[in-house]
Amino acid sequence: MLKIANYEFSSHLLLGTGKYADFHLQKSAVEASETEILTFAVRRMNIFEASQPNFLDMIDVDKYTLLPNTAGAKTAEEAVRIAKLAKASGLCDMVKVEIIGDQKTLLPDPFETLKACEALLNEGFIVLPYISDDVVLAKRLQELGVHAVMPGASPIGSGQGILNPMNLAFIIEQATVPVVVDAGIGSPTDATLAMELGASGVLLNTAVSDAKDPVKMALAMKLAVEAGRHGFEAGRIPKKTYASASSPTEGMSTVEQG
Ligand SMILES: CC(=O)[C@@H](O)[C@H](O)COP(=O)(O)O
Repeated sequence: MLKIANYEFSSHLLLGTGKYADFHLQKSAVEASETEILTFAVRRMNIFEASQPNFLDMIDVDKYTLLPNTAGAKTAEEAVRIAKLAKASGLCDMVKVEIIGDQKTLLPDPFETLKACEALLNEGFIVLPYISDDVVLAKRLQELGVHAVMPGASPIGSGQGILNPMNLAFIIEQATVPVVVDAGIGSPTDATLAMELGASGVLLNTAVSDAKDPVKMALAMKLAVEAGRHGFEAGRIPKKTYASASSPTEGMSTVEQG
């Protein structure tokens, strides 16, 4: 169970809604993933343009929690404005704060993110900030009262997977709110590793939307996230330097030769 503020989800996989070749393919991929949370860029979706094509028209929106994100914002002020717009349209009181600080790497701006989170919390939003894998920032945001933290595995759309598992492990270790690994996931292995590290969820987009077969990849990601979660809950064995036999020979009778 993934619990964020007063929301509860059976699936630990969150999907982005950008970059799909067409809406029909996207619908099938979303269904195969069995996700319950879809995030979308308020500025990129035509939610306020009834005449424009909109993916949300294709799906049964009641089956999903729609998580607006502030992609496109470069300042706290812009992010707050976008979040308020989304809330006013009656979509969701939860918001993924995404404020990009560098256009080449698409890495988030920690200062503007902190500022926006403070303002949005004061406005009563459920706040999920997208951040770099920065342990101290994750702590500061937690202290501020955010409802989840979303550290990146690697730059958005890079598919490089988890570049610094140690930082993610540190964030998870000291977390008092859910940690959702967001961005840079390239393969099911990456998603499994994030969950095995103890993440509460994984958010991804490109790995599915740009896969050769997005529907099959969506299914693979669902299974990968589930496998990682089970592995985490089961508790992996510690790594040892030396071998220890899987079939101990102690007490075994020896078979004489000849
Ligand atoms: C859709 C969304 O919110 C993205 O900003 C997110 O970070 C996904 O990143 P990937 O495309 O690398 O999975």
